[in-house]
Amino acid sequence: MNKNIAILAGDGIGPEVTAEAVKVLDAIAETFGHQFQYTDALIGAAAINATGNPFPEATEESCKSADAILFGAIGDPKYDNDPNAKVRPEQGLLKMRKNLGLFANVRPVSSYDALLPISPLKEHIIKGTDFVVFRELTGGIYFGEPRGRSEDGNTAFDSCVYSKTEIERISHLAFKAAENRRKKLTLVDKANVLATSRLWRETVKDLSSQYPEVALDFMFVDNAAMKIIQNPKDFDVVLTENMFGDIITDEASVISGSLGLLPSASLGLKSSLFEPIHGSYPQAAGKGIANPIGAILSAAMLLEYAFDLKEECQIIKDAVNSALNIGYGTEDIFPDEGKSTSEVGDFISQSIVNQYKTESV
Ligand SMILES: NC(=O)c1ccc[n+]([C@@H]2O[C@H](COP(=O)([O-])OP(=O)(O)OC[C@H]3O[C@@H](n4cnc5c(N)ncnc54)[C@H](O)[C@@H]3O)[C@@H](O)[C@H]2O)c1
Ligand SMILES: CC(C)[C@H](C(=O)O)[C@@H](O)C(=O)O
Ligand SMILES: [Mg+2]
Repeated sequence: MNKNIAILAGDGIGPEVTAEAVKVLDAIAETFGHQFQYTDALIGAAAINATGNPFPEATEESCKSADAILFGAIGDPKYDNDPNAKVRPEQGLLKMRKNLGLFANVRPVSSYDALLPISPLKEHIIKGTDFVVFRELTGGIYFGEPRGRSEDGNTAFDSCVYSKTEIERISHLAFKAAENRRKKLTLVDKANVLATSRLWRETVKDLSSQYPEVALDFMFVDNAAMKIIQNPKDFDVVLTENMFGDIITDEASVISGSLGLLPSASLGLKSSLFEPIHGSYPQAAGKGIANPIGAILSAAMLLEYAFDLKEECQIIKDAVNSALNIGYGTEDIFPDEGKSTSEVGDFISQSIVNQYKTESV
């Protein structure tokens, strides 16, 4: 298979973790005889520094002409600490999602047996957790108009807006995923307060008749935030709007063991992008301590979702599991014997190549 992948490494630890994901893609290419060509493009603070624009046109073109996009992270304390900055790295991320039509962000959450002891949650509660969050990514309060400040500056406002069409297109994906899993879909909303949430409930309920095998239930987001860590095995597919999905998945990463472990796929009709759910973790930038597994598993999702390479995807997941099972990982998950970001990437990619060599002897 011959494919072009746009690499948007971004800021902070973005370039470090993305480099390890590319190593793993190269190991897969070598093992299976695929050709992956990479095109680097700027985004976030790195793009502002070089061009003044957090999502330059050249980057958008690279994304549109690629077969898939691998994204690291954006964000810089310079902007986090300056609330009045007119141009911000996050604008690049949001513009990219909007302009590429990436409306569905798929965030799988699972526990790892090797990491059960490091979680602050009890082993018997989290062991066997396996659910997936479908987070709407191009609507809601992140994009709604009007937004801004009153003339005197003393009032600020954001708008949460959703249309039926926006709700329907991600809901279909979530229902289909549930059909292929344990056939349970939980819509997480705040329908006791928000008009948008009531539209979500009404729309999802109407659609459910098209998916008779899927059991649909509804949960308010405050309750869900509690239930997800109290009884995570109760969840199969979670469907939710943009901001709730952002928040509950960072929370859910505690079940896996670190925010650095969680991957995601951002899907649209024409493009698909793969990104760890964490940010640029600026405190760790350049130190070689960032966990690259979220980025590596995002590359695995890229192979499955963008190129339909299911076996290759599984091989990466197995290699990650094997590394964790022998205690090989960064200091966020193995504090006493943490390996560096690149050691973990080397180990996982080498184990893929070596396994093939052994099998072909
Ligand atoms: N998709 C993105 O690009 C994205 C996502 C979230 C935050 N951000 C941006 O990142 C910057 C920092 O934000 P933040 O500190 O709230 O979130 P963050 O995700 O960068 O880090 C939060 C905490 O999670 C842990 N963590 C995150 N990634 C890790 C990794 N790979 N390995 C080990 N531990 C990891 C660390 O304990 C860290 O302190 C901000 O500018 C924010 O806007 C970007
Ligand atoms: C940086 C921020 C805009 C972004 C979001 O809220 O979507 C991030 O938290 C994420 O999860 O990708
Ligand atoms: Mg987030």
